[in-house]
Amino acid sequence: MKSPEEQQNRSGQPTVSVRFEDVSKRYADGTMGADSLELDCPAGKITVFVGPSGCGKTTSLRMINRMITPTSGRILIGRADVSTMNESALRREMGYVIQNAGLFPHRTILDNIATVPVLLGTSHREARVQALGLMERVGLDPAMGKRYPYQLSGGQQQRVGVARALAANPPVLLMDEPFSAVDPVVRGELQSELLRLQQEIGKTIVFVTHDMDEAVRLADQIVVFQKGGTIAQVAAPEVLLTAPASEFVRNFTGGDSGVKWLSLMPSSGIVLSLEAVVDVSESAAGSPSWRLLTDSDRGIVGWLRPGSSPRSLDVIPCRRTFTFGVDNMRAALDSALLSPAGLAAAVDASGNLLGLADLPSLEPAIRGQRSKIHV
Ligand SMILES: Nc1ncnc2c1ncn2[C@@H]1O[C@H](COP(=O)(O)OP(=O)(O)OP(=O)(O)O)[C@@H](O)[C@H]1O
Repeated sequence: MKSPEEQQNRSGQPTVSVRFEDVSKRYADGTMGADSLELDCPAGKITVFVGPSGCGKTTSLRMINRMITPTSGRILIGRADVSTMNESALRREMGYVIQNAGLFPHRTILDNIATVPVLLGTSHREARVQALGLMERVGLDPAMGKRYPYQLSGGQQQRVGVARALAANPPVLLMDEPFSAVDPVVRGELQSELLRLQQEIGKTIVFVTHDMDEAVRLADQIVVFQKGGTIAQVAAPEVLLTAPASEFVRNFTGGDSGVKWLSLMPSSGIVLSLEAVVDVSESAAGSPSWRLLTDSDRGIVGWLRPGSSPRSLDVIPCRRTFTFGVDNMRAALDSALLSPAGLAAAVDASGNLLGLADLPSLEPAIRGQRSKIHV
């Protein structure tokens, strides 16, 4: 039997926990970046660090991959003490994603993704083949592999950043505000994509953000930091919102905001309909209302304008979908509000359409969950 520090994810790969044992970091000027941290980031789960600026989130994250050396205490990856690992073991164990992706500007996308495997001894050819597969996995067209970073949008660059961090198939993924530099719509898409990907890869993810909504949406466990590099509370999102350990946590997490609760409600209770869906191969005439046009595999083409026939391909892009049962009610509501039809588009893990839901039909699903909140 495996110890709690070393488990297997759904793909049968080993996953490891990240443990802080009485870890402190005192900078040269005496500032405490982290103070006596005791923390367990469970294997195969997403742990999100939140807290006001300067409270030690980045310091704590960077001590995991030794970009910052603790003054005292130790950090364990599974059973291995990080301070004793050599360079290649660190690279193999941990992927790192940062804001603005931090890609090498003079390398193609494929070579950016292939960087770590090549450093670890994989041939260029083999690493590029793997990189193509990873591009697909993070939702990028492999044809972009020959481009350079400046030829990609901010959101696409972030996806490359994630692919690069996953390239050596590390059990641990460290993400420091990875989605902060993109607009809110793209940010929502990247969050959905990460949740979808995590269902497949089941990595141990440690994620830093300033955004409480992002934390609630992504986290299995949230760590709230406070001034001086100490931890105010560690809890699952719903516990944090229902039972904040202090006034500071209540104010910081916004547990008294009704809208936040939407992020805790699963989307699986929504009743879907295919009524306003039309296939490109249909020779139907125009309809007075918006419809969602799909290809024959239920891939989304876009919102078909009222009055246009399916074959005209007179569409505007479907800006936001939600992954049914994976994304929360807030993502479903976003999807409906951002659609010209006022309809939320539910997709499966492959991004194919499952069905649509209008705003009134979201309400019963929200009502059904409301009673669970008032514990
Ligand atoms: N090299 C350094 N020398 C001295 N103090 C530092 C150094 N790096 C960080 N600090 C201080 O340590 C504290 C924690 O910084 P850290 O960057 O970890 O906070 P953070 O929570 O990630 O902040 P933000 O949300 O603004 O990114 C801050 O007071 C910061 O000013």
